[in-house]
Amino acid sequence: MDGKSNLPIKPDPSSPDFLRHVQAALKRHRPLGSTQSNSFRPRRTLVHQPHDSPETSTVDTPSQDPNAQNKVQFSNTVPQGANDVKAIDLESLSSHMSSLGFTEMEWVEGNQPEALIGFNDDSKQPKVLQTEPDFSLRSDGGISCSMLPRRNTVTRDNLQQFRNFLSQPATQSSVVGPSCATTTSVNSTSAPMMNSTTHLHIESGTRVAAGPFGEIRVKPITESVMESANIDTSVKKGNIISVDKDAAPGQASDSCVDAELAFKESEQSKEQQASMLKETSNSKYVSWDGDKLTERKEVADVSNIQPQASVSKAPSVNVKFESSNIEKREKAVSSRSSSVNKKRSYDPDLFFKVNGKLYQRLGKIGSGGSSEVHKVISSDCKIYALKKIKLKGRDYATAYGFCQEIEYLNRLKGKDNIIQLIDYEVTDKALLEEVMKGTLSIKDGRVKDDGYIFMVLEYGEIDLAHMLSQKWKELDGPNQTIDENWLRFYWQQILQAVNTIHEERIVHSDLKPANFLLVKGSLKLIDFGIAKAIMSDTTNIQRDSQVGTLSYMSPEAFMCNETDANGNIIKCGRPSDIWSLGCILYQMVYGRTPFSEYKTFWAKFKVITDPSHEITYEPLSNPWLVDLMKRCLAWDRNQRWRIPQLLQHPFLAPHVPPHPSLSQDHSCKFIQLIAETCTYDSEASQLCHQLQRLLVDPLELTTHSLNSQDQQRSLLSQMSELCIQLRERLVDTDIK
Ligand SMILES: Nc1ncnc2c1ncn2[C@@H]1O[C@H](COP(=O)(O)OP(=O)(O)OP(=O)(O)O)[C@@H](O)[C@H]1O
Repeated sequence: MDGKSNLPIKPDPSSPDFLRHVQAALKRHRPLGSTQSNSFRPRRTLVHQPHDSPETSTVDTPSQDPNAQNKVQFSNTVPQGANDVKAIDLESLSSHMSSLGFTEMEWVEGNQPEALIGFNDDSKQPKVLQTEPDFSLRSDGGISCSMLPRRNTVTRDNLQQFRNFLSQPATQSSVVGPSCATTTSVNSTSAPMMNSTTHLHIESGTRVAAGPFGEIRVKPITESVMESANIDTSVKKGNIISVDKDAAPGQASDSCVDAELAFKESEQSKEQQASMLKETSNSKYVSWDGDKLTERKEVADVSNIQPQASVSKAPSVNVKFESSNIEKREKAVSSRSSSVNKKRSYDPDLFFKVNGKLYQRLGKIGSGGSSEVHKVISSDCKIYALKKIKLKGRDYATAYGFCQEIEYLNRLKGKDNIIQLIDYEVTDKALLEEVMKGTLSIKDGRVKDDGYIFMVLEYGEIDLAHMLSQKWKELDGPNQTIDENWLRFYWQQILQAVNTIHEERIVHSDLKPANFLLVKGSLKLIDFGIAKAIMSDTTNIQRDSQVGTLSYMSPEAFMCNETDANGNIIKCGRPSDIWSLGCILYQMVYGRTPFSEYKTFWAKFKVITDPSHEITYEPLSNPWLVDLMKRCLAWDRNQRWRIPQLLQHPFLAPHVPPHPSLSQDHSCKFIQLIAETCTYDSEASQLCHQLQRLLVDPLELTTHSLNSQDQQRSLLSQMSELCIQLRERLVDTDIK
């Protein structure tokens, strides 16, 4: 079958290069191995199910994956011809995507944000961070949106939303306006026997992608083109869409998992857990979700406690569902969606609204302990990450803490190595006001209303944790280590990012590889959710609550606010971040964190807080690397190096020996000693250097002899001036 004939309506017939662009784009974006096949293999293994759950989601499609039972899969069997259609997609799309910020790194999303299976750094236990299928931005095919005007069952509301969103008039060939890749979540309820005249029901939950040329593509229901295809895309109870396998030859069949619904269901179950926890936990408690330690005074942070719930609660799916269930589901979905739409001018399942601006959802990137993060596109076709933090039910102190992230990100605006905050909205205005004023008067009670924080952030392509695991996968043997230049390059960027916040007197407190994101080739720091500002009268901070990620937590972070042997309160300041950096470097070098062999919370706690415990460092070809790790991982926080020192460490900055004529002179030994201890401080080094020169060869600096007392006095005062400056400089750097 001629693939071109499968095209329903060419989105832009006026473009002569259109098909060529499309084909080239698909070649580029097509997954390896699928190029020669008419059968789309399962491209994405979404969710690892650690144990058989009655609610495991599977799609009963002709999968060729032997592990099919365990995974949510997208298997698209496309009959002959559909592959040709697949080749329709757009090269312009590719270049257009680049202009939207989609780079080759987008492919990484297959393992990262879209179906993010995180691994605890130590245990390598799969930790599913999110389950929402998405990212139609990979152009494997799609439905031309030009079909939409003819599909009179597309709801007017949705079309209107697209129009409003993109502020473009809809035309026969382009109902969504300008050429920008967008994806919309909608529920395809029943679209039996889809063909070129098929009516496509679009409601909340299904994905429709408005492609670069104005066409709408349904994703991931149809990763192949559904033109001329009979496809039974029915939403099943428990989030599945079935495939009409009986489709006539030459008709494409397809499948979809609506994991978003699964997520919502699991969210409900999380909320149930939360209410149970609220009843039982009115006092301070510590929770640990494998690697994340959270201490909260009052309300349990449910998402920290059961971060994997969303997956294990995903309902089991049998593709052959009873039609009554389907109908019930459809009714429920459509009535909910229409009632929501009545209240708002936009569908909250499809869009986020932040300060009056709509952002269309492209899919969930991940969820952290306290938030969920979505990939979104703005009406001017820019891609962002949108972080949504639910405040409802939290105590005010916790909500205040979350809100502070905005304050820090505002302070860090314009700093290259910090993720940039584009816009934000806190629905609880009183809370935001408190944060901005730096007061916390609403101390009691919990945030009652539907309180949310929305943050629109610069979008990061991949985090360091995933970069590292990829890097380790690339290595051949077990004894290989990551290339030193790679280490140097990223270690320096990590240091510079943390230096930026330390200079702003902010302690991050949750430094870990997952909190460094790669944006256009540079690492940027994210997640200031638990960061704390250092008060002006102290170099350290006291915490109301300890939160951190166990494998990277410093000894003092475990004991924050406790008193030490001398009765002093233990505080967490910048050295605590340095410890975390040491753990990150250790992981970059050895592929595991320093305490990875201690599996349980208590074993880790015991060993990290034990001052006599010695961390093991396997010998390395570059001994400076071991030295560097030791400088960060000194148990005594006062012994740990600060970032300016670390930036000058010989691993990054090879040592330049002092001038021989200076170092050999014994009269300079004292100054030499000082100089050696402050190589990190260029100003102090400069002063030492001048003093040494004066001592070694005073005449070098004067054209006169030193016979007159005046000249001697002048030289002495020059020396004492330098000594005073050096002394002050050393006091300053000591305070920092
Ligand atoms: N700007 C961004 N661009 C791309 N992905 C992001 C961005 N911000 C966050 N993410 C992704 O979302 C995940 C959760 O975000 P974040 O760490 O900010 O939330 P959190 O609730 O504070 O999580 P945690 O406390 O568990 O680290 C991150 O691990 C990251 O993968």
